[in-house]
Amino acid sequence: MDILETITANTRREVAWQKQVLPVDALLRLGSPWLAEAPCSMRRALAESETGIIAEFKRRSPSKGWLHEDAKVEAVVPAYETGGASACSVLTDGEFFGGTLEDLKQARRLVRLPLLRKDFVVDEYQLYQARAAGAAAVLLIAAVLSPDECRRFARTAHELELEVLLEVHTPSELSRLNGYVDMLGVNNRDLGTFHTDVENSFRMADLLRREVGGGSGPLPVSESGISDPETVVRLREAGFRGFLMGEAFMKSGDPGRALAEFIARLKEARP
Ligand SMILES: O=C(O)c1ccccc1NCC(=O)[C@H](O)[C@H](O)COP(=O)(O)O
Repeated sequence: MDILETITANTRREVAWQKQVLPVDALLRLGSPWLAEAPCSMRRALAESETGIIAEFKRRSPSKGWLHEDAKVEAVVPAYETGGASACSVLTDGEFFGGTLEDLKQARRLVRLPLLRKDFVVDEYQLYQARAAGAAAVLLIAAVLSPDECRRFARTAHELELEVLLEVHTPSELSRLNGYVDMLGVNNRDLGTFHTDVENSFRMADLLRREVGGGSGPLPVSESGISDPETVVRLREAGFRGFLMGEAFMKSGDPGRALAEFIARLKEARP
């Protein structure tokens, strides 16, 4: 079993248990305050931003271990917002990333930024959880879903007023694209081997232009392994409009300040 299979097997076990404890109708009956209003659009926030940084809240990762074991949402996420992030990604997987759904709920209480529920979605139940916790968007990972699941989950996400970020790593995974995808993420990290190389986004850029075109198609996002503003400038020139960054900020003692400094350098680096 590679790490992705290990993570998704664990997620399936956890979701099966969560569904027993709190079935969807009970989850909805609980009446989350965020169900009453449509979330803001993460796609639009990225499209309209000059910088497009999606700053991630992640305490640990399978590839690097603990990045920031005692990181608190209240110390990091509001600082991401004031530092100029366009959106925030919150890892909600506990076992491998040290996150919780409560982290997402707390982030929603504290900021107006569009929030991405970053997890390993293998069951539509997780979409309901995401919506009730205040997410604006969910991640679907092509490598763990069939084309039919990608379409079905993305359609349900839209019914719940959630946007969809579909993550691919290889050209063949573009077969998972469907009309419900709002943002198309190219992951620079191979989730089987952890090998991370931002050149993967550049290699995929031409293909993306052909597959999704510009304008109203899914918004291109580059994910993982981004650590310097010059790379963001080059990625933007290649057509990307969102840049998902976690480790570069979270390994710092003060992730909010690291993000603010990064954005200041990015503004200086722009042509
Ligand atoms: O980060 C990992 O080690 C990882 C391992 C296996 C599956 C997913 C993983 N990461 C999730 C992510 O997509 C990243 O947290 C995100 O793209 C940010 O990447 P980075 O800037 O390199 O922290």
